[in-house]
Amino acid sequence: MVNKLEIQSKMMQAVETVRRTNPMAGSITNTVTINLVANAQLAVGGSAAMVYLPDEAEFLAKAGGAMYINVGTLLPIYEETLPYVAKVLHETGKPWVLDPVAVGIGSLRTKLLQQLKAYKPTIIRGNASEIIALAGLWGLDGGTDESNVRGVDSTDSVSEAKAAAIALAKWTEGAVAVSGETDLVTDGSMMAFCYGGSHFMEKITGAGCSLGGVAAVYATATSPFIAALTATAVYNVAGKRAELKVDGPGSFQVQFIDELYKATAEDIANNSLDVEEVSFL
Ligand SMILES: Nc1ncnc2c1ncn2[C@@H]1O[C@H](COP(=O)(O)OP(=O)(O)OP(=O)(O)O)[C@@H](O)[C@H]1O
Ligand SMILES: Cc1ncsc1CCO
Ligand SMILES: [Mg+2]
Repeated sequence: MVNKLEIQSKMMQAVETVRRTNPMAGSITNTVTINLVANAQLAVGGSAAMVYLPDEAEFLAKAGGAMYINVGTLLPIYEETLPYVAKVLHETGKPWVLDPVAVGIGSLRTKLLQQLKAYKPTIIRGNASEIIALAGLWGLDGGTDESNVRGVDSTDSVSEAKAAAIALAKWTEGAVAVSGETDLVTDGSMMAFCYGGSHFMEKITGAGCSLGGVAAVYATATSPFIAALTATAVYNVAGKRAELKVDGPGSFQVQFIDELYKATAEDIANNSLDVEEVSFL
């Protein structure tokens, strides 16, 4: 049985714990949106640190409460860093978030994402095309080998990624968040649909990347499902509010950070949300 009130109460607790404790979630993330990721993490009450090197990543994995790994702009050193730190995270039971940006392009990206399967990311956050393609790469239900990934933007709808999201969540025993106009978050047994946001979020780069970074901040304080849901909800609240105050994507990004900062635990938990049980056919 889904208990929405209990879910909302856990979301509020997560928001408040993060604001009170300023937890650190280190990141290995792409060079395009690295600044937005850090600023979004700070705006919700977390602490950010970005690294590239294996020993520094290991340090952050151990020192922080969670970690964010985004494969957007791969560098040669990542061939060493990513599997190394993912193993540390897995073995120490630290939550970590994977954003499989542009999965399917290039041989290093494919090899690394294949290796990461064994280290079971606590939260997988991607757009619909990336979630479908990652399930395909990992040989799970709902995935496809004929990937529609053509770059970093989605060409599939969120509802088309439902089966892939459930299969990935069951594999990791964590949560999967699929972003789009309506967001979907699942832990394999519950499925949440989260509404709000703004069309401007498709016109700035890094709304998804920074959402992953914020999910890592919340993962320091709560379960993978609640962390993914809380991050998704604060993005929907802040996006909706920022859109009302601006008339273009540049000012939207600035206003969006302000609205992330201003959203209260109640605002976030009361954002439009439907939760249902995953039905087993
Ligand atoms: N059309 C839309 N309407 C409302 N919200 C949206 C829309 N498109 C995306 N969003 C919101 O933007 C955020 C990021 O989702 P998106 O699917 O754009 O990620 P992404 O494609 O991985 O982005 P990036 O790779 O640029 O970081 C989510 O919070 C999502 O709810
Ligand atoms: C535009 C872009 N290119 C590689 S990563 C990235 C950020 C959005 O995913
Ligand atoms: Mg993305």
